[in-house]
Amino acid sequence: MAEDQITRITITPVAFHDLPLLNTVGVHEPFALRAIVEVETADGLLGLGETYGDEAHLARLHAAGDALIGTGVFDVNEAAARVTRALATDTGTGGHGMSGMVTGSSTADRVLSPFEVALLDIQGRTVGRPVVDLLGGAVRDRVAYSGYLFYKWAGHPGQPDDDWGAALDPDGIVRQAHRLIDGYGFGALKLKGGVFPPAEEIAAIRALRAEFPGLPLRLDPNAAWTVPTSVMVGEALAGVLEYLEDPTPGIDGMAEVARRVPMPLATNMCVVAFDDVPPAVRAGSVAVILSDHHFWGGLRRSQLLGGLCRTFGLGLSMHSNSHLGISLAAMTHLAAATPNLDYACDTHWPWKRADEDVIKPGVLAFTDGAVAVPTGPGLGVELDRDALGRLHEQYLSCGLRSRDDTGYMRSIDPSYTAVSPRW
Ligand SMILES: O=C([O-])[C@@H](O)[C@@H](O)[C@H](O)[C@@H](O)C(=O)[O-]
Ligand SMILES: [Mg+2]
Repeated sequence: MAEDQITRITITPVAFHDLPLLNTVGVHEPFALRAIVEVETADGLLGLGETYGDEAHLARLHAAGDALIGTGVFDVNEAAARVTRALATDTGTGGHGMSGMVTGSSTADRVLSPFEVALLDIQGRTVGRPVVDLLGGAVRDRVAYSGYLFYKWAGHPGQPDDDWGAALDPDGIVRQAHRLIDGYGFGALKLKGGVFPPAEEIAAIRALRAEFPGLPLRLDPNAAWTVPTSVMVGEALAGVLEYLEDPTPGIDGMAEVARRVPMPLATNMCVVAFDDVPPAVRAGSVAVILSDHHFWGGLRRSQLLGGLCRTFGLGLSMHSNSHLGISLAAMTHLAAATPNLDYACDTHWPWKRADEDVIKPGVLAFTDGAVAVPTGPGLGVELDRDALGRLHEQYLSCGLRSRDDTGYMRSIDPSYTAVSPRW
């Protein structure tokens, strides 16, 4: 067996504490799930990847992982072909890990992603260069992230309040923004909307504008509004938002809103796979696509998306879900190597506990809202095996096996229904 062939793949589901963050399909459960992928080679190198931890996704990761044994770590095309073959009879339903938000993404790309990241990690370790160099080199040495604001309850029902407290009105959101900016130095803010009637969310954005003049602001209701409601909100926030993200469902609905509101529309919902790009471009649905290497097939395929955005004159931003440090490292390398990344990237990072991660501390840190690109070989982060073990034990004991924001909300309010559009 050649030295750079894959000899072993280990997939470890983990759970880390999450807060009761509200969105249009419900509320985050007490734990977020992730899967940590370790790829080992014949010559003893180890590469890391991180992805969703839902049960159906885990089963697909195992099927793909079995098929990847024997692949050379520089042969990502072969790895992609094997993953596609391993999933050929998969119906693709369930297990996307985003709780009803992103359903049309490619199953093969979602499954390939953590393996591709792990292969790039090993490639970098082999040649002694950071992943950003394999992606074409750094066009920036620090990657700016935005402060991701969420309406939230004071604590999970039946548990003591958390130290963030409630954020259920404009004052609460402004308080939360201060804490995020004081702690991380973020220079842009995004509010997760679709939780309260639009007038309340307009008021929250206006309160943020009054408190932080000049700071770029975004609002993302995850397609909670009809076309007329989206147009009303767009007009009300003219000159206030940097972009409005996924106000309404679908390529056609977004196109209609885009024609009638003054600000750019962005999406991580109606363009989530390469097949979505041509119809969205033809319809003029969006001005900005939020890439996400977790469902676009890894770092190189995300760069391909960046190229398409440049070709079609679209802006490029970056989407996130609840994640740990391997993902943050991968996002940072990708963003650093993407010249036309026009906006601060999303991250859920502040919402996890500082002491819960699977990587050794010290490499990833926020200064002035940005993360310095790791300079060590590969992703530049090291697995903390004890921490991985602890978060795996937590996965085993927490009882959650799939993300279900709606189910959790219903367990608290049985009358709750997730409908899109809601207003
Ligand atoms: O974490 C959340 O509740 C978000 O709503 C997430 O699930 C979305 O995928 C995401 O952040 C978005 O921008 O749509
Ligand atoms: Mg979004």
